[in-house]
Amino acid sequence: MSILVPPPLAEAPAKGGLRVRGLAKRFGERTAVEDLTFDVRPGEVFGLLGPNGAGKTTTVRMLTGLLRPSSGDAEVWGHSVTHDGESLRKVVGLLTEQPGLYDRLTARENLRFFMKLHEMDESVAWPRAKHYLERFGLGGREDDPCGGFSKGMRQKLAIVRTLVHDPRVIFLDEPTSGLDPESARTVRDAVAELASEGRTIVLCSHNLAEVERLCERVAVVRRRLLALGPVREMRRAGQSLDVRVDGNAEAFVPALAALPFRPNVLVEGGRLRVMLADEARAPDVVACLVGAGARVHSVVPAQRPLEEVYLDLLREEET
Ligand SMILES: Nc1ncnc2c1ncn2[C@@H]1O[C@H](COP(=O)(O)OP(=O)(O)OP(=O)(O)O)[C@@H](O)[C@H]1O
Repeated sequence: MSILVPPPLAEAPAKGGLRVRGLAKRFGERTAVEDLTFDVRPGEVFGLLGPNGAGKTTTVRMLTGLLRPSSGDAEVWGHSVTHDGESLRKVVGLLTEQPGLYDRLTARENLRFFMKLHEMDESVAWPRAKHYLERFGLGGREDDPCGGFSKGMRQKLAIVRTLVHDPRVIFLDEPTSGLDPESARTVRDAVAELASEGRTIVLCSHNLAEVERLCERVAVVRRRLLALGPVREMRRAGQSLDVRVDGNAEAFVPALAALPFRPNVLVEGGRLRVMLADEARAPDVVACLVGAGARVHSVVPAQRPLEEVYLDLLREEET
């Protein structure tokens, strides 16, 4: 599958967004991340995908100034991760997998503590916090201790904390983990809204349906970059046809499987799903079905789910 698109080095953003060049991290003998190069625009929601241990957290830690790269560099909203640690922290927001809140403190105290730590002007930061508390359904719970919050409430408070300093680039690690469907929707809407305000969002998630909904482009990493490109193009690679026929769809599988180009055929919900390496074969599929006596109601080219593309990519890399 040739979906590895070389990053557009010449068109790298001058200031906003991300500009990552040859980023690498070694822990002793172990190389966690190797030669990462990509750009992300302001206003873009970008997915950083990869299996467990692929190096996503390490990458995010480097891009937020928490970990020094072994080699390479990156500019985050114009701030170098190797030289501008102090100013970098002011423009990035990071939601880690663990909310890391103080249970004995109230929501307000947790947020205030964070504001102090980052030397924020509370008269500016608190109204912003209040806005996001309301936005995420935590209005009125400011003075409750976090120890009594549900998992979802803690996650939402952690998201509020990520946003109080008005970051330009926001890194979100599994932001909807543990949230009920309604809360997950609120968070997804907020992510889209934050991007529409011109911020850059980097989303790390194993929830590929969510990535598909939110991200324009994704990078798939396993230590190094395996693929980089628009989700839409990735899903188009290796098309399939969704065919609806009268009667028992299963009965037509042998005829299709005997075609000279031997397509893989599945029956899903009474429909035929015919995988094609080449979309120019679609008329042959229809002719074969008609020849086998099928009454064909509809033939729709279907995009593959991102999950399928992603799993193929990892399998391909293993072989
Ligand atoms: N501080 C560290 N010291 C030594 N090795 C580390 C350290 N941090 C990460 N690693 C190693 O680097 C590799 C990448 O880990 P990382 O946490 O970045 O993966 P990940 O893609 O975020 O995984 P997951 O999806 O499970 O969160 C792993 O092999 C891990 O053991």
